[in-house]
Amino acid sequence: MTPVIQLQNIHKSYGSTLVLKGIDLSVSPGQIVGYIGPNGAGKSTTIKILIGMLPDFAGEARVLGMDVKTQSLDIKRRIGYVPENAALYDTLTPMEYLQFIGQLYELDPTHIDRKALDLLRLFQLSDYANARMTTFSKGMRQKVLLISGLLHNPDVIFLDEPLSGLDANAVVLVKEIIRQLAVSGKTIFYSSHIMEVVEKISDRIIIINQGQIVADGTFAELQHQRPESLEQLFAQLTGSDGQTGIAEEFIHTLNN
Ligand SMILES: Nc1ncnc2c1ncn2[C@@H]1O[C@H](COP(=O)(O)OP(=O)(O)OP(=O)(O)O)[C@@H](O)[C@H]1O
Repeated sequence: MTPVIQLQNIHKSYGSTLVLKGIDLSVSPGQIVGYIGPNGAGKSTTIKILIGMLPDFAGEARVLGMDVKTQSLDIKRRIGYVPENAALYDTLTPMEYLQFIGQLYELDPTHIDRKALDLLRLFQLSDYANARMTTFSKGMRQKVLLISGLLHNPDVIFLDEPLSGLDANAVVLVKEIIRQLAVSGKTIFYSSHIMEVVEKISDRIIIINQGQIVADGTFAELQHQRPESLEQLFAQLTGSDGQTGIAEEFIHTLNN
């Protein structure tokens, strides 16, 4: 089966700083891949390369069999992306924003309206469908962003911290949506810092540290290698053990 996502020996620098140091990975259709790592490890950079936002990298990147460097427009039609820090045009209403995004994907305006209203209702945002988003909470904005990334029914979905700001009910809903999207054959590649969620919904977990993959497998496989929680495994593999000591030092510094 042709991999949906394929990265070969990816190197990426910002100026003279090398951020990705030889990333290799291959993802099959219908997989939910949790891509995790400490702050600054290179998660968003990897995702941005995959969606064609950062063409200046070394190595080979393919999505749906297409070359990211030369076929990025064709790829963009078939992928969805929900960024970590998105610039929502918040003087628009959700309906106006979703109409705008839908039309970029050349969807029919009537179809967009119907779909947007239905999806907003499922996220309990019906009452706000025509309100300016300037006053929206972080979670409300995140819901609109999630809808905008999925509106054109993409085959591959990239999510950077998809649960950011969501309340407990919305987290459950989004987890379930991710699961059902994968069951219907979509591929999900997401990054998150919420280990419990990663543990529960990922078919495969990839841990990246300082621009290199340090673990790759199902949660059961990773646990088999080291029978700890994902949080402990993460701390060990990424060298962030000893947080208790750091917290003590932090409090000590505050008190002095
Ligand atoms: N546009 C940029 N210019 C210069 N350096 C950048 C740029 N974007 C990211 N970096 C640097 O590249 C490194 C990797 O950043 P990246 O955003 O990919 O990390 P991340 O794993 O997504 O982190 P986080 O968990 O904090 O979101 C960091 O050191 C960051 O400072």
